[in-house]
This record gives sequence, structure tokens and C-alpha cells, in this order.
Amino acid sequence: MTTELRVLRQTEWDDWYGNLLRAFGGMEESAEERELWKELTEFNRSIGIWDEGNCVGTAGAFSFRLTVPGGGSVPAAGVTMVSVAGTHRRRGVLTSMMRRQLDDVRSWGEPLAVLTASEPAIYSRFGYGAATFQLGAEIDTSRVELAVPDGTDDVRVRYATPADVLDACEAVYARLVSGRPGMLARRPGWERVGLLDPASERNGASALQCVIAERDGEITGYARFRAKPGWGVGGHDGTVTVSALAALDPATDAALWRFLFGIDLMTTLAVHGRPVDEGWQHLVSDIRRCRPRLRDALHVRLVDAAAALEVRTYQTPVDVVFEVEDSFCPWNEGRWRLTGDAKGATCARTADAADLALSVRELGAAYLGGVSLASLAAAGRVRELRQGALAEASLAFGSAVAPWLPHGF
Ligand SMILES: CC(=O)SCCNC(=O)CCNC(=O)[C@H](O)C(C)(C)COP(=O)(O)OP(=O)(O)OC[C@H]1O[C@@H](n2cnc3c(N)ncnc32)[C@H](O)[C@@H]1OP(=O)(O)O
Repeated sequence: MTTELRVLRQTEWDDWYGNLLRAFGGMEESAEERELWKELTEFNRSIGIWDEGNCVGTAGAFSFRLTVPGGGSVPAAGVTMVSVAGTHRRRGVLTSMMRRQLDDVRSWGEPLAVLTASEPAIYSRFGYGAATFQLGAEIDTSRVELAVPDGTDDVRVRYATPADVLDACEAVYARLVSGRPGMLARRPGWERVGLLDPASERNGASALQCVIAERDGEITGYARFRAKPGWGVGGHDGTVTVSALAALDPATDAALWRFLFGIDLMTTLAVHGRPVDEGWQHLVSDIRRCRPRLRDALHVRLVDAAAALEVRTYQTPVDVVFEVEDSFCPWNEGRWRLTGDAKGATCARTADAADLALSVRELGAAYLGGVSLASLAAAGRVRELRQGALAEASLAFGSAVAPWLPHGF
């Protein structure tokens, strides 16, 4: 096979994107969705593999800024649109693209690469660790009650056309980004992804609906959802599925959840992709009947481990030497001393004895504070070489607010 691995050209997008769609089953997308993804494709950061002129591999990298513990943000390559043609699988095509891409990300000076995986088993071999998890639930709203906090009645919830209030919703989102590790600041255009509403994907549910929450004339939150009516032998059993919800304060949050719990003729409220520590779990009368479940979300790869460890802060003082294994990006290998606290951190090479031994995957998993080094050690994936170092580092890496990826990409 004569293959060529290189940057995507503007004229090649249809062929390139066609390879991606086919690798995901070959379903057609609406013209609106296709156009939006084309607009969001960053051509100079997208690569492909061509065999005799036909595209057989694709990989892109969005330009994001990722919120890290402490509230700062760091440039992160949002790895996306990865595919290999069925005719070319398991011959190292993905491996060659990951090699090129991580070298590129390093040359762009971005300390992190992040992704959501179609299958979690694919990316750990390239140094990615699952760093955020997301909460899903199917809430039996005919049985589960919600107790709302004081101030909820001061919030007014009203219907709006999703596109009409898009800017206001985006302004709410933007105010939330620095408050939670894992949230993404992204380029203009991304807000429209939340409005994509192809009829083919509604599965019998309504078009996207939207409510906004207001207090004293200020928009303080919003929710987008679809409703799917249902009628069983016992009467109505419709489902409301939430696709987005954002609130600037607890009363707004409760007002939006109360609205969603109370929609007439609906008995199930389905949510997915929510923060694992989201407040509604403490307002419900019966968490068991909410059927909560967890799933991996953002996988993090420290491309420049020292730079990445320096841009976040640490909730308690930490001074540890890591022995890092990273066969795919060997520039990260070796011993690094991390010294930091809630104000800042430094990370530099050292010849001192190591306190903790781990691979770059564990550093990626623990990076946003959602997976503890102690739990990784309990699984045998982090080794403590100096007594006390594990507890010190594990506590320091933690985050008061669980990291969360607000949307897929
Ligand atoms: C961020 C995103 O975009 S996620 C989307 C990923 N894309 C998809 O899921 C679309 C459908 N799948 C595909 O296109 C391909 O099967 C890919 C991209 C997952 C893999 O591409 P390939 O070129 O076959 O991978 P490659 O040959 O480089 O495999 C490298 C290693 O990963 C392993 N591997 C590849 N795919 C998988 C998988 N789905 N599950 C587990 N292991 C896998 C291979 O066995 C190989 O292991 P080895 O090094 O021990 O031999």
C-alpha cells in the first residue's frame, strides 16, 4: 500500500469526512449538521491518510481552552473525528496518526490533548487516561419528589425558541466555564452545536424545546430538552430527555429541575452527561428510583507533562518526585519534582529519589482532580516509594468541584 499521511486540504473535506461517517456506520447527516462540522473543522490541525488518493484515515484537533483545578485554563487539543477505513484496520494506521498528532500538539505548545473515546479501550496505549466521568439517570418522576431550596420561587421559568435565546444561553455558559475543571472555552460557532436538532435523531420525540430562567429580569439559566409522549395501559408514560442545563446559582438550578420534573403527562426524566456531583441528587426524595449510572467522559493526555502540571494549582501543599513512564512520548519520561499549593506550582527534572512511580496515563487520569491517585494506587497503577507521598499527592491533586466535560466533540 502506498500511503501518504499529511494535513487535510480544503478541497478534500468531503472525502475525509466521508471516511469518518462510514467508519461510524455510514449514516447520513443533515445538511445543517454537516455544514456546521465543516465550519468547525480546523484544517491546519486536521490530518488524514490517503492510499492511492483515497482517504483511509482521519484525525482532527479542535482548539480548546480547558479549565484546570484552581480556575485557570490551558490550551488543549480536542482530538476528534478519528477514523480508519474498514479496509485498512489493524495495520497501524491509527497509531501512525496518533504519533503525528501528538508530535504536532507538542510543536504547537499545547500541554494537553483531550478526547472522548468511541470505545474506552482504544486510547490508553497512546497515554490517555479517563479523567472525568459523567452522570446519567432515568428518574421516575411519578414517584420521586424534589425538595427545592429557599429562593426557588423567585426564579421565573419561561419557554423560549432555542435560537432566539442562544446568545443569552452562551453568556450563562461562559460564566460557568472557569468554575469547574474540565469545562471548555471554545471558538465562536460551537454554541450552535447545542441547537442541532435533526428530525432523524429525535426517535419519536419532539423538536428541541428550551426554557430560560430569569430573576429580576436577568437570565440566570436555561435548559434544553425533548419530550416524547407515551401511552401505556396505565395511562400516560412520556419521557423528557434533557440535552443541556446550566444555572448560575442553586435556586435557578432547582427551578429548572422542578420545571423538568413537573411537565404534565411525562413520567420519566432522562438525563445523561451531567456532572457527577450535580446538586439535584441531594434534592430528590428517592435517589434509587433515579437509577443513576456513571460513564467515562474526557480522556486526558499530558503532552508536555511538566508544563501541564505547572498550570494547575493544588488544593493542599505538595512536594513530590514522580518517576514517569511514557513510552509513546519519551520526552516526558524520567523523574520530575512537583512543588505546589493553591497559589501555583513548579515542575522540573530532578535526580532526587522518586516518591511515586506511575505512567503518564495515571497522571492524565488524576490531572483534573476527578480520579484520585490513591484509588489508582489501590489498583496497583501508582506505586508509593516514600511513605506518606501518596496521601500528600492524592489530597493535593483533588478538586472541591468534580471535573466535568460539558459536551461532546
Ligand atoms: C476521539 C475519537 O474520534 S474516538 C473515534 C474512534 N473511531 C472509531 O471508533 C471509528 C471506528 N473504528 C475505527 O475507525 C478504527 O477501528 C480505530 C480508529 C478505532 C482503530 O484504527 P486502526 O488503524 O485499526 O488501529 P491500529 O491498527 O493503529 O491499532 C493500534 C492498536 O490498538 C488496538 N485497537 C485498535 N482499535 C481498537 C479497539 N476498537 N478496541 C481495542 N483495541 C483497539 C489494536 O489492536 C492495536 O493493538 P496492538 O498495538 O496491541 O497491536
